[in-house]
Amino acid sequence: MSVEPDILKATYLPGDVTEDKAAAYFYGRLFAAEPRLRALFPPAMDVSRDRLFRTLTVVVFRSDEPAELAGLLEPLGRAHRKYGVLPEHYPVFGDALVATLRRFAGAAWSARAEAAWTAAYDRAAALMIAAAEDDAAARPPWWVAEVAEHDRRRADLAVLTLVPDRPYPFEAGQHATVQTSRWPRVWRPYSLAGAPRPDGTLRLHVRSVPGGWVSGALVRETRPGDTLLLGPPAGGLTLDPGSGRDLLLIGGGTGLAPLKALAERAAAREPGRAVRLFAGARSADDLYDLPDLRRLESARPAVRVTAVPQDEFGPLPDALPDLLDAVPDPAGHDVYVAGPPAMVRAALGALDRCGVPADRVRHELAATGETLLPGAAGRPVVHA
Ligand SMILES: NC(=O)C1=CN([C@@H]2O[C@H](COP(=O)(O)OP(=O)(O)OC[C@H]3O[C@@H](n4cnc5c(N)ncnc54)[C@H](O)[C@@H]3O)[C@@H](O)[C@H]2O)C=CC1
Repeated sequence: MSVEPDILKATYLPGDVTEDKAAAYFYGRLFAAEPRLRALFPPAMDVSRDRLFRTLTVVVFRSDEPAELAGLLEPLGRAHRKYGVLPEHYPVFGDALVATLRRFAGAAWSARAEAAWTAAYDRAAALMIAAAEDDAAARPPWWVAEVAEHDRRRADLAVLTLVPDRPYPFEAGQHATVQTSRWPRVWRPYSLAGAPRPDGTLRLHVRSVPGGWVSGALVRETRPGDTLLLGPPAGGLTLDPGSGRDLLLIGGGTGLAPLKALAERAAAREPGRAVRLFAGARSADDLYDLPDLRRLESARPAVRVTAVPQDEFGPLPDALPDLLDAVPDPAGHDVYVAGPPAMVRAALGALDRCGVPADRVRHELAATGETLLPGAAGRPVVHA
């Protein structure tokens, strides 16, 4: 049986069935069929439940675009390695998934629908398994990293310096998923703050968010000598290798982390490329990394940093039109935006109004390919 996109769409969850309801049924089936799979998931299932069917929706509605589907599922397969997911687990997931769809489709279900879903799932699983196997030949599922320094810069914010147990190759602008021993099997993505260093150390900027498990543990309960687990580097907030355009970097709060990496990388590798960094914060006192940014600025003449505290300039997106007035040809730059989702959305609107074409702007509002994973929170609901 081939994959039949129309049948998949027609028999996907009906409008009155929430993703959460379907997910609750799915996990009930899954753990009843194979109780040992529960050990792959974190103690609280909220995030996984929330994400599973949202990602599946994308898979269904992209089922007639194989290249796009592979682009989504291959990273997902690679990322599953750190959860301990093995090829033999896939059929059990598939059975529970098809049973869930059958349960909610009601009269719309048929033998043909069953066959179409089975074919679609098998194709997706094959892509994920093959990607995971290729990845296993190249790198470990996770790295162990020792906390060398824990710099509590504000009551709710720390900069951690990590020493991984083996080389951790990454590109400036990427992020790593992080697990602390305090919350087994809960992974959260954090940007690698700063370009790769010759000594191999890594830095994370972490703000503890209210009720955030991992961020709270990283800020308040982590000490030098502790170890963390790091998943492989991921994410595409990286420099475009073919572009020599100047850079405009717009960061709010700890969204500075990936932008600092890009600024350092461009300044070191392409000193002719001008870098303009706008660093937004709630207040002047909250500009937790300003001394370091000033050091970078004085060492690298192409880099200019503008601090944009909200108590002086208002919210960063509101200040952007005036800030851009002082930038020659903003539309001719490669633009990167990172920060709280509301800030990023508002900044994208402001950039558009200032005539910066959308295809010149990169940001990480779209979820990464991690959203099907047990315990993973896809961006932007991250760092919690
Ligand atoms: N820690 C990391 O490695 C990374 C974090 N992020 C994201 O960056 C965010 C940073 O959070 P915080 O440091 O707590 O930032 P924050 O709450 O301190 O906000 C900093 C800036 O965002 C602006 N802002 C805040 N809320 C806004 C709104 N509703 N509308 C318009 N502008 C707004 C402020 O004017 C300020 O300039 C988090 O959402 C995190 O997920 C993104 C990439 C990497």
